[in-house]
Amino acid sequence: MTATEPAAAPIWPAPYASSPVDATVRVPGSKSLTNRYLVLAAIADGPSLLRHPLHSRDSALMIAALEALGARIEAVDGTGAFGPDLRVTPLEPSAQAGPGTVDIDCGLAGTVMRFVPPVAALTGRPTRFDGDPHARVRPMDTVVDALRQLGFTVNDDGRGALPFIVAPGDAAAPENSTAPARVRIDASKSSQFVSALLLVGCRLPGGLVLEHSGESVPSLDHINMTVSVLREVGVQVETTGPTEWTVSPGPVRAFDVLVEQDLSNAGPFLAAAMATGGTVRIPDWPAETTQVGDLWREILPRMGGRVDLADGTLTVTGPGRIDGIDLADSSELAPTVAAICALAEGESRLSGIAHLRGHETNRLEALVSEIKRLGGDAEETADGIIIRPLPLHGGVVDSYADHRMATFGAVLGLSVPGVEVEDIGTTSKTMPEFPELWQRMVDSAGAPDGQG
Ligand SMILES: O=C(O)C1=C[C@@H](OP(=O)(O)O)[C@@H](O)[C@H](O)C1
Ligand SMILES: C=C(OP(=O)(O)O)C(=O)O
Repeated sequence: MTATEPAAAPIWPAPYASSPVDATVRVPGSKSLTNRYLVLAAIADGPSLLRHPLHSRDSALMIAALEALGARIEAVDGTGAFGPDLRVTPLEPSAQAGPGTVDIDCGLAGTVMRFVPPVAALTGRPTRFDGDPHARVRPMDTVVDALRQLGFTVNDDGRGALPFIVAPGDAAAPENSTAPARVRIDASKSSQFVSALLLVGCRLPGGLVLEHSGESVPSLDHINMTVSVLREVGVQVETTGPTEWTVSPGPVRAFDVLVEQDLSNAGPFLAAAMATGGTVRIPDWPAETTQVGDLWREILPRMGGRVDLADGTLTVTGPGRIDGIDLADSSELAPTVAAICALAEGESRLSGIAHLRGHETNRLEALVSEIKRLGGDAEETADGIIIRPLPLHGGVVDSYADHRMATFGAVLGLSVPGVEVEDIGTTSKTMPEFPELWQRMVDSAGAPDGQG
């Protein structure tokens, strides 16, 4: 399989909902779970199977990267609605790795650019990493620093950013060492720095003690997801301090797993219920999950929505009038929350998300600009944004190559006539089916069975 470039898309007229939406929507598999399972399968002790994985640009880039390092990943028939299952044969140990430098395209995928360099380091083959223009400005210095602390060589241009080459170093493989490697990092710009090292920790000869020092780590839910997934595949990992994790050396057990749907990507559809005063049902909502998107069940009632989880289906019904919210650390949900806030009748404050400046784009700046472009009132703060009520009008929302800015525009377009989105194709990063699913949801308003 090869990673695909996102298709250039013309300006997309966001569908306007002339009546409240009433739809049942299923969304594709979780990006965060799919790409963690792919990495772990690639370093496991035998072939693994991912059922209902995500098929999108980010997962295609992850597959291509792991294949370049020697894993074999095949599509096999499955029962998922969004593409085949994946069988992963792990990559070869370093002794059998081929010659030459491996080239890896990270696209704009944080999980690829942060999770794969430590895997490449383990293979012992020089590996060159690069990505999209927007990827070259995303924070990577902590990955570079950590690999150097582990004794690997990283050749970069001194900015601690893409592009760079990871290569074996003098002290890279103390084969007989039983002491854990100790690494101290500053993960205040992304939780992915922590996850990246925890994912490979058990394959280091003596395991790993990882300590974060610096301001608080963002997106803690994603670190908890990493810990939970590691335990699922037999890796012993403990939280040994407020910001310290210890991973014992040992194998990653080959596994067979059903990937949950992406609850963050369910967000724009739930937001559609809020924006139109309609109803959206998401079947197969997990009873227990480590996905941050489960927070929709807390966030939406605080904004006036009615949320009900019964028989595995999450149902959200929007209010006539949306309340503003004061919300700390909404992580990757923030752009969708911001869209709902821009339609609210009260002021909202989103805080604890300074690190969104290093996401696919500077999301704080982008959200403020795009809300203002549509006539709204928003202001950037040191660690978030304030959004004040003001009627919106139509206009072209810039997506900044950011899938969540594109879906932000789509949510506003449901209740604001004349909204268009530049490059809706950027949603292929995590949900290539977005435009089709969205149109179907809007068209199903008033349909007898509400099947979006
Ligand atoms: O590990 C992961 O799968 C992710 C971690 C988070 O990154 P940050 O900690 O950089 O926010 C999140 O925003 C991103 O979408 C996915
Ligand atoms: C921040 C995000 O992605 P990435 O995995 O590229 O960091 C996101 O999907 O909101």
